[in-house]
Amino acid sequence: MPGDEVVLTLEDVEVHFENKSSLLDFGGESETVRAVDGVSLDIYERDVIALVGESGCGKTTLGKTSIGLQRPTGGSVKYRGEDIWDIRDGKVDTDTEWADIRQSLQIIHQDPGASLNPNRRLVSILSEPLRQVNPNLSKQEKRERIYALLERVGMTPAADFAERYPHQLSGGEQQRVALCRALLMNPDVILADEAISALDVSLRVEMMDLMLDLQEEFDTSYVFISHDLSNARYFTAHSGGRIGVMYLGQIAEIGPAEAMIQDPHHPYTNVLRWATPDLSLQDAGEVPMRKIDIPDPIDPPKGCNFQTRCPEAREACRQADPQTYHAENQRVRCFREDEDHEYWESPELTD
Ligand SMILES: Nc1ncnc2c1ncn2[C@@H]1O[C@H](COP(=O)(O)OP(=O)(O)OP(=O)(O)O)[C@@H](O)[C@H]1O
Repeated sequence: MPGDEVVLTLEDVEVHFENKSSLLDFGGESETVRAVDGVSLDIYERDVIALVGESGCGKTTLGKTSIGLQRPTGGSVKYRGEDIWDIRDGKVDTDTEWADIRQSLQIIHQDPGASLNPNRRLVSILSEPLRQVNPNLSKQEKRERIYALLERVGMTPAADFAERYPHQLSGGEQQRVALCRALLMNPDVILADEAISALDVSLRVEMMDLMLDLQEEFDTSYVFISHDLSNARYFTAHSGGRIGVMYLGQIAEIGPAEAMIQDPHHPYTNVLRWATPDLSLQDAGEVPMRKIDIPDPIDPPKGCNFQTRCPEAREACRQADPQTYHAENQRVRCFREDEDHEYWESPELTD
């Protein structure tokens, strides 16, 4: 269960990428990709946030921005109340060092093979974080801790695994090593970016269970990125976490797993639910959207960014961007949460 202390505070975060147009474009104008577009979010100690949404909706960019790997072009990201980028840029007088924040905010990727040094044995790969966090540990103490952790994640006999190179491991074992390496940093938050997507389906639940078991021992939070709502549901339901549904750079709806699955408020959450057969929830029928094509993040729709596809859209949705409303369990970016809104009097969009 999440604690009371907020570790990361995102306030109205924007990440807009300027892409230079091609050389053939003599105007030389640049295009702005609105990868993240006004996200506010608190991440608590021992929290779990699963970010879900279609490819390109901004999950990875938001995740990386949360842990200080991507500079926001607007808004702020704070670590325990202090602006990460002010500290990185040396703009503030504080005892908090960027190196310490960096250590507290870790990442594991979809492809652990690519992030583990192929020329080093596991004992050497895992000694590195220990050396950084506890420089006074003897070689023997480091080895003992590494063996204990390898055993803890089911890689036994640990003494044997410790001497292997990454290519001598299966994908699941590599991902467990990547998790161990992140945990040995004693992180406050681990960004797991599609960290289970490349594993066999049969190993995904095992890996999620392991991550959650170790969460308690290591007192860490997870930002878990997945394109699969049923994995996001499993991971958050077992940890008291929240699912955040992203659409074109914004969080359309966020809330506890079961509320999001059983009682989605945002029409786009309903679309994701419909598109996830594993939930065994969808009524047979048409996709609950007016159009299938995703708008271009270079030129997102005016007003609510989902209005071009939303089955509930009305004229009012073209006129203004909805604020985030507090529903009973969720936070929802949709006018339909406000029973007095002019939305209810405005004509339906049918095109
Ligand atoms: N460095 C970059 N420069 C320019 N555009 C970028 C950059 N990184 C991401 N984008 C664009 O920003 C948008 C969001 O990308 P992002 O990778 O965050 O989405 P995602 O939801 O994680 O997608 P996927 O599930 O495919 O990984 C996309 O349109 C992407 O093309």
